[in-house]
Amino acid sequence: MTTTVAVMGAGSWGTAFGSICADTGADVRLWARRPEVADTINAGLGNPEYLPDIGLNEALRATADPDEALSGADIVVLAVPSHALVESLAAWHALVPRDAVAVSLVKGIALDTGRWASEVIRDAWDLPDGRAVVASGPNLARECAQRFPSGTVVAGPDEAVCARVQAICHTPWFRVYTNPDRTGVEVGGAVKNAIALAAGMADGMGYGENTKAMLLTRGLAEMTRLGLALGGRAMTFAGLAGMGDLVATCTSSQSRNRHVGEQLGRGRPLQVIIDEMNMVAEGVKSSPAIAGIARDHDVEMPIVEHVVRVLHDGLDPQDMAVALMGRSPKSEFHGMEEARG
Ligand SMILES: NC(=O)C1=CN([C@@H]2O[C@H](COP(=O)(O)OP(=O)(O)OC[C@H]3O[C@@H](n4cnc5c(N)ncnc54)[C@H](O)[C@@H]3O)[C@@H](O)[C@H]2O)C=CC1
Ligand SMILES: O=C(CO)COP(=O)(O)O
Repeated sequence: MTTTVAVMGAGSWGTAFGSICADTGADVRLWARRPEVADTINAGLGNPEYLPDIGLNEALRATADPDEALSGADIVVLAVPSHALVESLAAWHALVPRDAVAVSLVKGIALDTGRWASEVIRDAWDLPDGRAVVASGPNLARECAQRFPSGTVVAGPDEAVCARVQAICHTPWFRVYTNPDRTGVEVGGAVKNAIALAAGMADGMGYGENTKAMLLTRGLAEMTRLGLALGGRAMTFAGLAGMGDLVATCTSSQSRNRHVGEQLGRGRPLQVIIDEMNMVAEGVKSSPAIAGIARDHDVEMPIVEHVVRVLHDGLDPQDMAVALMGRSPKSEFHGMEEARG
């Protein structure tokens, strides 16, 4: 039987993910906030604002009517930015079919709640825990839409539900792995954005590959410490949603977070950089929330803390580099064993 999938959000990743699901033969309805975006997709012209010059699966149907998108959906995919999650969930609650599975593509924390997207979705829609799933990995939207070989992780506590979600997005060019560690996968997706901001700053200041590699690896240590403290599994952070996404995001010219960091590293003001973009850089708003959760759990995250100070307290990225390099010498596994405990 054909699975009906509602993808709520027609930005770059929602559109690309919807097209991937259509590639598996699922019946996909993509909800776009603006009717003209839906009309353009339905006319076979793709989504030029977010994915210029990319042909989408022609079976993908778009609509600006949330009721039309959600009606009869077996699986509902959330692809709005984290700052719009809470209000969107409330607006759509009454339209969501009772047995639907929810899949979060959100790589951030639902703002004003300080909570991970999957928990917010589960509670807002009164779902059993197992029916709130996340999908996360090194998935730069444009490359996925181009059908370049890529992989992701579908994570949730109910293996059968994860397998159902895997079945609607696993294709010959998009490999989907399941993982029971939803917390770890969600921590990975959010923390890598903060680290990508730092990696971008290093690029903007003209530093080299050693600096990038150190930031990425010590960023992985911060991600792992936080993830372990919250009950995640160490192996998740060595996987696609951890190290994999760090590599893609910290090194790609397509990453919005790395881009914002690079511009900051060149000395440009944050608001000017954001005003030039038509897409979200999730790390800008979620880094302070991540730092707050880390403090609440006594987890040290010096890179994330300094990123927050550059973003929101006017710290100069050059001074961030000096401060991070000037920290006292440590063991490489500092804080890991405590976090596990
Ligand atoms: N673009 C990428 O390569 C990837 C993005 N993600 C994550 O997916 C999520 C969505 O990101 P993108 O699709 O990239 O975002 P985007 O910036 O490309 O598009 C956001 C979409 O949400 C809509 N939107 C914005 N504000 C809204 C509001 N207040 N209410 C309802 N809709 C609103 C926009 O109209 C647009 O359709 C983010 O959490 C991001 O971190 C995850 C993997 C890859
Ligand atoms: O999540 C992503 C790649 O996996 C996209 O990263 P950006 O949001 O920084 O563009």
